Amino acid sequence: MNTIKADLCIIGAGSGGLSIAAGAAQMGASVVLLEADKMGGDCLNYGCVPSKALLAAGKAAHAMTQGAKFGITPVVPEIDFAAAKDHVAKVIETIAPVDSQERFEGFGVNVIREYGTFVDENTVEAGDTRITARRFVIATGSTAFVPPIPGLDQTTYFTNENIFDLRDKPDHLIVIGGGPIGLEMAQAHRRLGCKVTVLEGMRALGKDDPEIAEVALKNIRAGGVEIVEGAQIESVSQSGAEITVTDKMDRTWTGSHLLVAVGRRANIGNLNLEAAGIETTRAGIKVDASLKSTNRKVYAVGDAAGGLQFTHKAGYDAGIVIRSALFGLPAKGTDRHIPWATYTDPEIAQVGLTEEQAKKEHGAHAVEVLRFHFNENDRAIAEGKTDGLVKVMVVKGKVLGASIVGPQAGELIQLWALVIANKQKISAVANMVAPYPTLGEVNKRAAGQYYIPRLFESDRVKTIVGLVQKYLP
Ligand SMILES: Cc1cc2nc3c(=O)[nH]c(=O)nc-3n(C[C@H](O)[C@H](O)[C@H](O)COP(=O)(O)OP(=O)(O)OC[C@H]3O[C@@H](n4cnc5c(N)ncnc54)[C@H](O)[C@@H]3O)c2cc1C
Ligand SMILES: NC(=O)c1ccc[n+]([C@@H]2O[C@H](COP(=O)([O-])OP(=O)(O)OC[C@H]3O[C@@H](n4cnc5c(N)ncnc54)[C@H](O)[C@@H]3O)[C@@H](O)[C@H]2O)c1
Repeated sequence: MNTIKADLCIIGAGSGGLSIAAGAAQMGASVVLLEADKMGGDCLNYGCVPSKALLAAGKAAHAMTQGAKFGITPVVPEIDFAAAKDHVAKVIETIAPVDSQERFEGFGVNVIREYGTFVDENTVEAGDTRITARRFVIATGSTAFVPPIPGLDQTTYFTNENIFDLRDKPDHLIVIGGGPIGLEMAQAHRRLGCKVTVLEGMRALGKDDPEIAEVALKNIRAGGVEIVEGAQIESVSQSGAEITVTDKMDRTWTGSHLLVAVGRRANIGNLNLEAAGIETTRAGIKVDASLKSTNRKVYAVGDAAGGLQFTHKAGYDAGIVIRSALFGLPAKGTDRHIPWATYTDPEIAQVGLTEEQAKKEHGAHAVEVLRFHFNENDRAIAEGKTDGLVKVMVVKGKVLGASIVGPQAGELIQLWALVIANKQKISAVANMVAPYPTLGEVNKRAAGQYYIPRLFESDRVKTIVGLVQKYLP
């Protein structure tokens, strides 16, 4: 057995682990990085990157059907499903060098391609190597949750880990779960020529503001995806090439392929956490605001820490750990300014509190909800993409949250992420000048709604203006 001593040992080379490893090694710490599977983790290999690449292929196919309103004859695209998957593989291949073992070794990181397990409070074992370190980071991510639905174990099904490898176009893809994975995959497959049915036990896009989600769902349905809400799936069976799914009301759906997308579970089961005195919650490793576990030398980040499950959240966590573990400085994180986006067409994006959360926290009367619709935005009209709206939740001029559905919502939310991260007021956005004609004007116009009743519907303002005009030379 080899033994290594390091300043920092990171378990998992995904979004969180890689960010910490790159930062720590380049700032002079000795770093060991353990990875049991592919460098880059879920995001690069089975998550964000392939899903966005497949959505892009679907978008290209869809664009060919949308020319009529521009005077261009629409065509039914001929789709080579396997070639679309080649595109997905190519995108991964192009990005992979950034996350590669070679690049990290170039930073001076000792990369070990083995599964890490705790032996005691200060030691992790990986293959035939024992690592003792000043600090450890659990960055082991999450895996698709496969629920114990009767019959599922005797049925061929896909998760995000193998759906991107499928090269034969499904005739009819059934998706269990109407969250971001389910709906991104549903729209991409529909646009690539598959029949698609999404079966959601509760409300589709249930983590998003219902008014916002509804706009996206209407458009996804209009594109031919069948979305059934309130369909809690209770059994699955397969007969030859036919897969039948049954819900609690005994309704059945039959398709050719099945994707299970009902949420994710933190990868913490085989880390031997008890040996290191690390406690867990239902969601993942139990951490405080500085991401320290119950073993104060061990941090947990990203999906393994059980909070928001996004790549940029794992990256944000990395910054907290670097500050705390490398510089010994106090560092605390918060989710309040972490945005997220779902890359359906139209996109959905959120930062801070939703309308419901804001009203619950601050009282319904205290919260002003500013709205602006894309059908009043000149650029959106020119592009023929007018479905969508911005909602901004404000209390006494303070921006608490923003929700957007519409074209490029993931880009547009960034202004509100900046405002909330820097605790700026709505006036900061109202004062900004946006170039005309841009989609970004929706944000400024939403901010402007704050001043409409105060300026245009106020008797006091009218009186003042009247007086000034009377005496103004
Ligand atoms: C289909 C899909 C689409 C997504 N799209 C987006 C998106 O568009 N935007 C976004 O922000 N997020 C998206 N996500 C979420 C995002 O992928 C995750 O939040 C992110 O990857 C979490 O990063 P992480 O570092 O916590 O874990 P990961 O990136 O999963 O990395 C964990 C790594 O640890 C390794 N590992 C696990 N256990 C051990 C062990 N004991 N020893 C050694 N190695 C181990 C794993 O092999 C893995 O490589 C998507 C997820 C999915 C599934
Ligand atoms: N664009 C992005 O940033 C992006 C994209 C994909 C995934 N992700 C991340 O991955 C996480 C997981 O995504 P997800 O969509 O798998 O999970 P999710 O928890 O968001 O959605 C799963 C859905 O499945 C439903 N469900 C559960 N059991 C069911 C059953 N038996 N029958 C029918 N429906 C059932 C739930 O009600 C829920 O709506 C997301 O929360 C997000 O953090 C992010």
